[in-house]
Amino acid sequence: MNQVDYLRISLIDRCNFRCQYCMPEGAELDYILKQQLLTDAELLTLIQEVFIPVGFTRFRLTGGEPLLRPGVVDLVHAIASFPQTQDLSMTTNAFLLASMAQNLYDAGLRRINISLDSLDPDIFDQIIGNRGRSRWQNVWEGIQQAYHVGFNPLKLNVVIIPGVNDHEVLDLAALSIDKQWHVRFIEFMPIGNSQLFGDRGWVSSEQLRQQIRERWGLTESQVCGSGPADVFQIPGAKGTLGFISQMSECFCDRCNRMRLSADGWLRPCLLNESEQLDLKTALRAGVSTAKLREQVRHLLAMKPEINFKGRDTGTIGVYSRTMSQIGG
Ligand SMILES: Nc1nc2c(ncn2[C@@H]2O[C@H](COP(=O)(O)OP(=O)(O)OP(=O)(O)O)[C@@H](O)[C@H]2O)c(=O)[nH]1
Ligand SMILES: C[S@@+](CC[C@H](N)C(=O)[O-])C[C@H]1O[C@@H](n2cnc3c(N)ncnc32)[C@H](O)[C@@H]1O
Ligand code: SF4
Ligand code: SF4
Repeated sequence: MNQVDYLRISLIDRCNFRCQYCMPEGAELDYILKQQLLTDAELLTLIQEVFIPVGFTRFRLTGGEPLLRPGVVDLVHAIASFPQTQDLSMTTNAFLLASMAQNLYDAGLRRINISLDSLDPDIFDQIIGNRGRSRWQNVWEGIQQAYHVGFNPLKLNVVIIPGVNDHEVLDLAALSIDKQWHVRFIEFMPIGNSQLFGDRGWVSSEQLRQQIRERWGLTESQVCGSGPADVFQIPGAKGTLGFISQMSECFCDRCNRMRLSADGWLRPCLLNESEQLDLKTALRAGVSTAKLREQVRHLLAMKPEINFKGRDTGTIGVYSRTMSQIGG
């Protein structure tokens, strides 16, 4: 059985972007009320007294947009300071990163994954739901600053949407050649905007690899990480290319993670909504952390049964929460 030691923590469900595939403009989302968010103290208590004792050592801060969380630098510092923390990372859209990168690094964050779906500012703005002013330049500066500060590995996440950014696959892959940037292609999943998914469909990692192979060749490779990416490299490139193939391949048998939502629900599987645990309500009701540890241990024991099993049908379900709400 896989060791489950990787917790993806959603710090906030809100976002300053409206990516078409995640939380499209106009989508009715029930945001978590401020009083329902786990406070910093509650989150740190859960990490220290529940998650670390049951074996979690790798933590990723995500959202929504984690840089919108007030006090995020202090939270990073606190989590990085736990002696048991072996890996602390963040997934961000980088819009606010340029001015925060150094502080985050100084607080103990060492690696960061940044979403970048296009190198064309107009297409980028179309994907992220431009509200009047272009955002691409801020994101690009955030990436450059993160690189300059020393985040390593620095990964760039791309979701390819047919007819929108699929003509940029080679340009995006080429970012890995001259710099130690690790570009990852994520297969579009029907969570967040099933209409767009229905209209556009998705491109398989193997199709992308074939394009890249024909242009430069492709060899297997490796990069430090806790996630499900299959890693390759353009021969001679400084960085790597990762493929996260949740639609075309099954990586559930090597699943090593659970997710904690910003309002304190522990979710054992991204694609199966059963057996979630409301840790915040329990904590606020005075349930002891010893009892919560017991409950989480029980969930860990059950996780192989909970892990998603619907791949063979080629479909996944309909979900009540989007990636931004779950901690994608
Ligand atoms: N189906 C599924 N997709 C996942 C899972 N974990 C990550 N993904 C997909 O991979 C995307 C990128 O994940 P990241 O936030 O960059 O984290 P990661 O790939 O775990 O990061 P590393 O530790 O750097 O390997 C997510 O947004 C999801 O689309 C998972 O457990 N199940
Ligand atoms: C939900 S976002 C949260 C962190 C941050 N806001 C960001 O965009 O990096 C995390 C990742 O989820 C991915 N994602 C969101 N919706 C998706 C979908 N429907 N299919 C595949 N990936 C998705 C995004 O591309 C992003 O890399
Ligand atoms: S993918 Fe990230 S940046 Fe885009 S809307 Fe979702 S949470 Fe926001
Ligand atoms: S779908 Fe569920 S079981 Fe599969 S990798 Fe993601 S979280 Fe793990």
